[in-house]
Amino acid sequence: MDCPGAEKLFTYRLPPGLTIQTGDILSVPFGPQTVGGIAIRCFADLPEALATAQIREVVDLVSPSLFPDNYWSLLERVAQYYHAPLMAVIRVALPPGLLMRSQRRIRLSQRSIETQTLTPTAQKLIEVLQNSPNQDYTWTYLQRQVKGANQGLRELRQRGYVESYVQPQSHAQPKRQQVVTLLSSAAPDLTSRQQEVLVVLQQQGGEMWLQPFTELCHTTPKTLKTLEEKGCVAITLQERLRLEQSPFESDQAQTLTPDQEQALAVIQDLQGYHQVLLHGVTGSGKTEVYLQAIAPTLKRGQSVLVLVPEIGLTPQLTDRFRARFGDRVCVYHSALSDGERYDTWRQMLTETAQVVIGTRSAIFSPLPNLGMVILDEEHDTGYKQDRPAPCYHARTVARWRAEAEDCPLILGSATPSLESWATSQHLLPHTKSEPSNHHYLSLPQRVHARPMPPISIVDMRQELEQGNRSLFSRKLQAGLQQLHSGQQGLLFIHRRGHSTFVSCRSCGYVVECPHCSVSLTYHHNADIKQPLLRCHYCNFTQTQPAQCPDCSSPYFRFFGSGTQRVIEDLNRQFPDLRVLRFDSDTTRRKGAHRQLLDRFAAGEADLMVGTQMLTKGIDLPQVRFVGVLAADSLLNLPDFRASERTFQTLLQVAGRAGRGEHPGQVIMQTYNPDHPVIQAVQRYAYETTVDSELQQRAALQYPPYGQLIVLRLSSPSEERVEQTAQAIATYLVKQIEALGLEAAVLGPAPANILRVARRYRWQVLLKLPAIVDGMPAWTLPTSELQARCPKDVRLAIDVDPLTLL
Ligand SMILES: Nc1ncnc2c1ncn2[C@@H]1O[C@H](COP(=O)(O)OP(=O)(O)OP(=O)(O)O)[C@@H](O)[C@H]1O
Ligand SMILES: [Zn+2]
Ligand SMILES: [Zn+2]
Repeated sequence: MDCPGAEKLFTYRLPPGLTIQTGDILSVPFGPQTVGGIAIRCFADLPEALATAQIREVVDLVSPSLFPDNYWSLLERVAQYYHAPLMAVIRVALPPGLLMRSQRRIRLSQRSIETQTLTPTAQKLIEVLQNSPNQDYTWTYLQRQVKGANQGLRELRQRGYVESYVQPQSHAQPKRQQVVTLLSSAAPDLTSRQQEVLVVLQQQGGEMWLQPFTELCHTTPKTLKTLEEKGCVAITLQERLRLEQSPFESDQAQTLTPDQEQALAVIQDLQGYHQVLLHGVTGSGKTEVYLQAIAPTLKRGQSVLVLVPEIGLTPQLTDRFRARFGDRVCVYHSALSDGERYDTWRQMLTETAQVVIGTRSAIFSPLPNLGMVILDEEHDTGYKQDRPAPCYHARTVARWRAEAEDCPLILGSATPSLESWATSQHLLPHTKSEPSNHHYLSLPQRVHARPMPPISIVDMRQELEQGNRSLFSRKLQAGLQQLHSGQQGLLFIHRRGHSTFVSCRSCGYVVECPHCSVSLTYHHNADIKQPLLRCHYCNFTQTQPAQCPDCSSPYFRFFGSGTQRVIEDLNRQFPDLRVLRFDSDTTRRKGAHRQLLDRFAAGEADLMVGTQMLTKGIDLPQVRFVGVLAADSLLNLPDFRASERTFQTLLQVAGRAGRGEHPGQVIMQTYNPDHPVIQAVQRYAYETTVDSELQQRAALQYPPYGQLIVLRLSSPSEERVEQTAQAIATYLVKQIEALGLEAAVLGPAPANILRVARRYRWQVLLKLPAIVDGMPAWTLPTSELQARCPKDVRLAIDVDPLTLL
């Protein structure tokens, strides 16, 4: 239903003689209006809850489905698996206002028309259409010209004389924007600032949109005006398509390394659905493999979907695709304006073979002829939507989509998720049965056999013991002192989460839950005197010990130091170091990521300090140094995936160093130098780490050996949310017993952040046996669960949750 605010599905009756199919575009009555709608499901019998008298009739079929064949079953599958309303899935998949922005048009479909037998209205319609230059008019125009056009149209369509279709509205006013073009870089009496601006413009290929250009060189339109008066530049208006564009230089396929060559050969041999894990260390040239796998697919006339975790963080990647495939590349993500999303979406509906690069919701791109799906950095948690419903994982949906389209799915990563690793090694029940569909390809070396940067581990307990109270170890300080623009560095700080854990400053001991093997989180509020430590999986609680249970030291450290504080300390200790801050505070504006990365790439700073964002897609040869402030803050997240996460993040951030000709260096500070994960990172020991982690998962039936579902409850009433959580847990336990399922209910427990936006939050965790053949071991009785929630308690279901915070 193309009507703002319509949250549900509505049922309509078909008038006699009209047949439709799922996905068809209809016009239907809605309140006093007639609006556009999409046929979602067709029933032969009326659903029980509805009375015949209430049901209104479809006005007309506007156009046959715009969507690829399997499209609607994919959306239905997402809704079903993730226990989400279908309407919520549609909202994620389709751009807002899809139908409102389209125009219905009518055209003649036959030349020989016997007008004598037609009613006068129908005759009038034919006459108007015949007089139009293309025998084609908008429906709105026809309605204005002919009274009772509706009746006449129905008659003409039954005879097959006309057809109805939809077309995107041509934008009455195409978007025009100012462009700066370089005319001459020499003119008398230019200030050095003005000369600088001209040099930048030249570097950018001599032409740029005015607004990004002023941002890029920190200048004002006024300065450019002056330059125009001096005859150095011209400022003109040009039409700007609302497809996101950036200037690109073209490039050619590189000569592949033998490993790349081998991987590409396997991919190119695949026929139909296959899942491939492309495991290539950082800097091994995975992107080049994607590019060369895509080229022949496009040549065959098929489109390719490339998913990336966050588009803002990977402008370099998008540039490389554009450089190779030019304007056959579309970029689609939720940060586009509604207009841009709509334009891109319409572009994707066309039969042209194209490459769509997008974030997780782009998995729903309506490409009619899909030949390959690629997920870059497949381990990234950005692929999972936490809220609102549907809480889907793009990798899971990508698998369904590739299966339905019968095309290969390529998962690429330097640090594959346990799920993908186990699948590619045929370790899981559902992959044992069909090993030939799952492939493992490895790029174990960097291009040009460049070495992986050596990783040094610094024991921060010793630093303290030896009197260094600064955030930076002596080794890290020495590294920072060597930085300059030809040898830049990155300093990684874990994003300050809401959760804090407690660790002993003398021995590194961290308090864990005896039942769940996750660290306990620190809770302190004014009402309770003694701070509490709590497991937010199972609600085990204990008081904060006064002394370390391991070494009796009274010094504890509460983790979580933000970028701000680090930068202040850096400025104090290294006044000459030029520092850029790259975190969620400094990158909020659209395009800010690219701008900061461009400035860094141009050598405007020696060191870039940032959070998780630093781990992704930075491919700069002059970055030779990487520092990690506290490797532990990740390690002790209260989550059973903490080890996996830490391992992945640390290897990714380390992988930014030494990608050019000169070797790199990585320094990681920790209070747990002996922790197996830290040790494994230092040795780049992916396989052994993953194998031992998998053993632990198997023992506790955590994913990928079991399935988790978390039921999140929230309410303004603390009491009611707790009672409801309790009631739901009890109900689930009874059901599980009655059905004889091998499942477990954990909790209920309060969420780690108990109160958010005035709502108290509790959760119940459900542990089920692993998925077999794509089906969960148990389909949750959602309506029974909803029925147990009072009015002011909200229930959200998260299937395969990635965070349990
Ligand atoms: N065959 C090749 N010959 C020369 N250079 C190459 C080749 N393949 C890739 N490169 C270059 O090597 C660099 C690293 O490649 P790329 O960014 O694709 O690595 P990656 O595996 O995606 O790394 P990461 O996972 O760290 O992002 C790039 O600058 C790329 O242009
Ligand atoms: Zn201790
Ligand atoms: Zn616990």
